[in-house]
Amino acid sequence: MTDNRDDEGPAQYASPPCFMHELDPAYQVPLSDWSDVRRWRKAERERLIGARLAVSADARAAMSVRIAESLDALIGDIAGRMVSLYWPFRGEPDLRGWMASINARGGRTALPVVVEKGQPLVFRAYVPGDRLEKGVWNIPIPAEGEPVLPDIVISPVVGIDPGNYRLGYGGGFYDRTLAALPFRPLVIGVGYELQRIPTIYPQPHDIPMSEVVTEAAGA
Ligand SMILES: Nc1nc2c(c(=O)[nH]1)N(C=O)[C@@H](CNc1ccc(C(=O)N[C@@H](CCC(=O)O)C(=O)O)cc1)CN2
Ligand SMILES: Nc1ncnc2c1ncn2[C@@H]1O[C@H](COP(=O)(O)OP(=O)(O)OP(=O)(O)O)[C@@H](O)[C@H]1O
Repeated sequence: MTDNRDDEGPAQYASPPCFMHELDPAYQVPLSDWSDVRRWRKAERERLIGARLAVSADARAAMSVRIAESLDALIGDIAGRMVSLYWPFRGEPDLRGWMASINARGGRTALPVVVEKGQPLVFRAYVPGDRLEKGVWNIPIPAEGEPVLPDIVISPVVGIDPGNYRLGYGGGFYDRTLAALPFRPLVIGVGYELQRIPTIYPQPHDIPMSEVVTEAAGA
């Protein structure tokens, strides 16, 4: 360009620099490219799983009890409901005691099974004490439970944002599963307050959860 006088006076930019982070420290530059988002999600997963595992097992157990109480307050009468839970790993809230109490109150429970990477999960009926076997990534799965469709899905989060968007382990399983179910169940994300983040940079495939429950009061 002929009128571009780089050698005269202060440089001119096409747009001013953004100082939003000085007004709001939580503000992050939007990531628009999926490969940037994927890289960011990978690093954020590692950070959040590390932060969760840094909390003592006793503190996590106490938070799990609070989460179970809030789930009961949110759901109400559980009799006749089919609830999918999960076998906890990497410091996820341990809701196995609550799973037993659902069955004691006339509800039914199931666990997710990875049939194949890149495919939706299936849910198999499971009652505490039923036989388990090792599934993909060595996650325990029911050895012989019948396939079921849950009307309540309890989904453990790695990260959670204010739009109820969930960051998981990166397999895309819950999003694929919810997209494939014949009806939309009540989806409740569970995690700890430390897993709240300003955004997960939601993408078209990300499906927000109906509710989020943590150890904080007032679910
Ligand atoms: N307790 C529990 N069980 C669950 C889930 C969960 O979030 N929690 N799932 C919820 O979906 C499914 C399993 N999802 C998983 C997805 C990825 C990895 C995993 O280890 N992935 C690799 C890298 C993945 C990739 O990028 O391809 C890794 O981290 O090394 C593990 C479990 C079903 N069972
Ligand atoms: N409904 C879908 N159909 C096809 N691909 C999908 C669908 N949902 C997610 N994916 C793909 O799955 C991959 C992982 O997605 P994402 O980063 O959202 O995983 P995640 O929610 O953290 O993992 P998970 O649910 O297993 O805990 C992405 O490549 C995404 O495109």
